Amino acid sequence: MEQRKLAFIGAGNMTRSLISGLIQAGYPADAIWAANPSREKLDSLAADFGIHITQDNAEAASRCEALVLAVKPQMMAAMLSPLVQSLGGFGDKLLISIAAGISLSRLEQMTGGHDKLVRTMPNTPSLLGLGMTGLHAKAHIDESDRRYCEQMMQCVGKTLWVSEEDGINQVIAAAGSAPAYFFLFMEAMAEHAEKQGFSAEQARLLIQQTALGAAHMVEANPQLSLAELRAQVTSKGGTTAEAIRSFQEQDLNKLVGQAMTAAVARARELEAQL
Ligand SMILES: NC(=O)C1=CN([C@@H]2O[C@H](COP(=O)(O)OP(=O)(O)OC[C@H]3O[C@@H](n4cnc5c(N)ncnc54)[C@H](O)[C@@H]3O)[C@@H](O)[C@H]2O)C=CC1
Ligand SMILES: O=C(O)[C@@H]1CCC=N1
Repeated sequence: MEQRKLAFIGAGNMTRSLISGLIQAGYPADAIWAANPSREKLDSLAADFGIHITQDNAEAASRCEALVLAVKPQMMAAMLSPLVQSLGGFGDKLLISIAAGISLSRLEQMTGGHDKLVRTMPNTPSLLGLGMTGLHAKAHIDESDRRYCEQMMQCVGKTLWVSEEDGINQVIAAAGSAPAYFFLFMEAMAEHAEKQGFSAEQARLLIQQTALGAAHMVEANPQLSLAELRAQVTSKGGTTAEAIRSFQEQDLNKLVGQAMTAAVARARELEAQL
């Protein structure tokens, strides 16, 4: 892929995930910068990946052609305002936001009218090259900028463009926030398995290997629906049927739907507030 000089502004969890995936995919460390106010996270990024680091956002930004805006949504305005001032505008730089809850029009305001912007929504499995990223850009963003963002995110997993900006909020519910849903489910299973006498280590092994196997089964069998895969495990009159009946009695689908709706509502609420 094209290897533009790429700066991450904000060096937290998501930046680490993305940089790790990029380096594993062969993106040159020398082309990557990370900026953060505190030193500790930067030092560990430099030690682990050999990238350039700085505590000065303007230094990283001025050296790079593409910037990933990777601070918490609530910090975005406070981060961008001094950066716009010190650079005197972003010129021809491509700005890639990974933030939940900040619309392109708000970003345009926060960047003093810069409109070379792409909104993305990755997730933390990017750390392992197993990420899922949604992307959205307005019509004026040209093909080479779209391709660059897509290829960058494909270095760390799979991608999906959404045509409407609100689609990013739906991606948050289905992918950005979703690793946490699976972790929560695994936590609940582990807790119960431990209560039944397994050690924490044994419970984790049972659950992690099963989750991994289930995800691989889905990937390896595109011809089968999720319901068909479930049916293959569910013998008539057997044990799985009883577990599934118990979940369905509690209306698991409704619970999941409510949780995903709550994630979208929060994203929209942030978009209205920030
Ligand atoms: N954690 C996740 O699973 C995902 C997070 N995101 C988005 O990624 C963004 C970052 O999230 P995380 O990495 O989880 O947060 P984080 O809190 O781990 O990292 C944010 C970093 O920004 C730094 N920072 C704060 N103010 C700054 C400033 N003025 N200039 C430069 N750096 C500054 C903080 O010191 C911190 O290291 C958020 O906008 C979030 O919505 C998107 C997808 C998934
Ligand atoms: O919880 C959040 O707001 C961020 C966005 C998606 C995952 N983490």
